[in-house]
Amino acid sequence: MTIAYARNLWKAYRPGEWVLRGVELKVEEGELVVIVGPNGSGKTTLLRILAGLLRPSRGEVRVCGHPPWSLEAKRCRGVVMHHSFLYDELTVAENIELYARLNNASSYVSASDPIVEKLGLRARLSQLAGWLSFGWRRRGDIARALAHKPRLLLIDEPLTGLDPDAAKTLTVMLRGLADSGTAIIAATPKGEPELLGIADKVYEIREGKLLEMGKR
Ligand SMILES: Nc1ncnc2c1ncn2[C@@H]1O[C@H](COP(=O)(O)OP(=O)(O)OP(=O)(O)O)[C@@H](O)[C@H]1O
Repeated sequence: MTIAYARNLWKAYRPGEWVLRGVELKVEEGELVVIVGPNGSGKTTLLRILAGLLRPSRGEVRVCGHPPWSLEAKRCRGVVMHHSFLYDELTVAENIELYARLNNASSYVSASDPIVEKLGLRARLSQLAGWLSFGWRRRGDIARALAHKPRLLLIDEPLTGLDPDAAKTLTVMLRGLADSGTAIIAATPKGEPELLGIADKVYEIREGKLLEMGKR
């Protein structure tokens, strides 16, 4: 089943200055897609459109069959961007629960959930988010994005700021999530081999278009 698609998607922030020029993308359930491109190539712009944070200039885009800015799409997707969405004054566990409730999830990621275990977060659940180091905050953000068990995870630069062990743990976890049915779109400027190694499909973003580089 198709979880996310974009058809002939165009985006300019200023008239005539096109960042995306006819992007075509289709992501199926359980598919892990990595988008590689240099700084400023439009990766975050594309993720922000799929995340419902930005409207496209032209073209068609759907998340779980709905426009990305709709409530249905919001509940269907988890988002991890450059900046953290955690509330500093809440603990990691409270942040997770809050986001799950905001998304009206009937069940959410609890302390005993394998996701918490896999992210190594169990010992940090009662810590205030504002006290976390960058790498731990990043893991907290990932747990928060997965709190309502979304069908689509959008993640910008997943490995940035993580130490090698945490990067390895995260790639294994992302592959496991995809294998259990979650569609994942990850963007990276670096094309880290460990991330490319777990991808079902790799795209390069070049001159505002997605070019398929390889399939598993
Ligand atoms: N809010 C904005 N207003 C105007 N221009 C913007 C805005 N956001 C991004 N841009 C421009 O759009 C282009 C693509 O930016 P984007 O952040 O999508 O690239 P990126 O591939 O994610 O880069 P990075 O790897 O540095 O995060 C850049 O030229 C950038 O300057």
